Amino acid sequence: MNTHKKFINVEDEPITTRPRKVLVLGCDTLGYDVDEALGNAQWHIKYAHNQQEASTIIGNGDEYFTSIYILKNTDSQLLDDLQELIVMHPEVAWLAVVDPLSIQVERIRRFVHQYFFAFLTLPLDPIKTQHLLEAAREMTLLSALSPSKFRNEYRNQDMGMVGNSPVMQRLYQSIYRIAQVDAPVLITGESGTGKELVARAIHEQSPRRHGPFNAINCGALPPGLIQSELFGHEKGAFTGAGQRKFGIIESTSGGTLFLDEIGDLPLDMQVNLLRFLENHHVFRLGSLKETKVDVRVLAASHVNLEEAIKLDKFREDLYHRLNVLQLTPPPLRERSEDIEEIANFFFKKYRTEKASKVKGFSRESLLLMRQYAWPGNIRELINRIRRAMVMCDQRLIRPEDLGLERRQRSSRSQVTLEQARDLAEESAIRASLARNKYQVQHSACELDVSRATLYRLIEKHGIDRQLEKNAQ
Ligand SMILES: Nc1ncnc2c1ncn2[C@@H]1O[C@H](COP(=O)(O)OP(=O)(O)OP(=O)(O)O)[C@@H](O)[C@H]1O
Repeated sequence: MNTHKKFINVEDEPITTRPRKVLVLGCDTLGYDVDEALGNAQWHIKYAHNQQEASTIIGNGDEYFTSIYILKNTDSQLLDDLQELIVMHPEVAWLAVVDPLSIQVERIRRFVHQYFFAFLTLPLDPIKTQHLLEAAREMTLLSALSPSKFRNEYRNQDMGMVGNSPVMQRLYQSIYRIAQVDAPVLITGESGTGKELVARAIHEQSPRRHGPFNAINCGALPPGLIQSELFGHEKGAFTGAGQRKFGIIESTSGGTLFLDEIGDLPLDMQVNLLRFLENHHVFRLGSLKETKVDVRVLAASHVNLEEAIKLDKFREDLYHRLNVLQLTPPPLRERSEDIEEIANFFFKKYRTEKASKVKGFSRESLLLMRQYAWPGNIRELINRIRRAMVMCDQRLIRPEDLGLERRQRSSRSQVTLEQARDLAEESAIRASLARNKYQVQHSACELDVSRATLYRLIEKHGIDRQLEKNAQ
């Protein structure tokens, strides 16, 4: 989702001349009331038939910053869906249109109070409707004046993640918004991209942060024990069940449960999990009564669950239930601008493990790290750095310490001009040093730079004169 699109460029046009657009969502049959109420006013009305359609229209950046929701049905699933839509689009001001009876219902009253800018009752009073719409529009225009404040809310430190590239900024923003609602989330993406970290960040940013966060790898559970691990058992439920045991779902009460590798959950357990997601009750094995548990479920999979559905390995109904909201941390190769920051972060983290004379990465290492495809993503990066810190016997970590051969440079068809200059510079210095028996003064003369500059460049490229001289 590109949030930048949604901010109005206020320098282009004065606020008052912005088009008046309103998005109407909810009960179709009452749409005509809105039409009538806004009949002669200069509002461009668009209708969305469901939450998804509304989200697409808003996401398109078409400036539907003012929306009306016609609240007729008290179905709780509908309110949950609407809550998500509202939370995911804080740039939109929502007006509720309610019939006088519904507004007497406690749940509806609380909901309207919490999530709407204002409410109107049916039948609509045209003057009041236009007045409130205008006020809502002005509020959204005011918040559009300070987009940077809005964007700065999402910081990597808050998320416990490293990386500030635009894709990560968008991920942080989605995490923050998703954290505010209680629906299940499906976290997909390649292995080692940080799916578990994303789950933790959702928990930490959510109102559940003071409750427990429990993670379980569905693929690592012995099949015979899964039922009891997830749902618990009563004393004597099976041979060896010496006493009552709470399952992980119950132990996570008030918090967030992260089900990693959900695709590995056996089909019979998928049925039980679906039941839990629908009614929030658990049945301990051997128990006759259900227990209500308040847990938010986040699930992750690195296998394609849609493919697993086709192969009858994953239930489609469970997939749709889990996939209310989806997040996909990007693979490392799609955010190579973050690599230096991540590498330095982990270098500092592991340097404290033992005193080391290694001071950092050579320029060439950093260059090759940016060019490498990282099939194992951040996990692979961490492992290579840890290995390099053990193997390195120089001040700076070289490509060979990381196991990144120089030939990878040629496997990439694209090299930036800056990278090409860097490589040419390094190669000229190495050649000159070799010609001059590693005498810096002579090489500096030959290359027409000062000795101080050459020392700086030697350091920058991680050239170890002593080692290279001995190798000659
Ligand atoms: N943005 C990030 N910043 C810092 N560390 C990260 C980031 N993303 C991932 N990591 C680290 O990378 C390692 C792998 O992350 P994680 O286990 O969350 O990946 P995953 O996608 O769940 O992998 P898998 O699919 O194999 O379970 C962890 O050590 C994690 O701390």
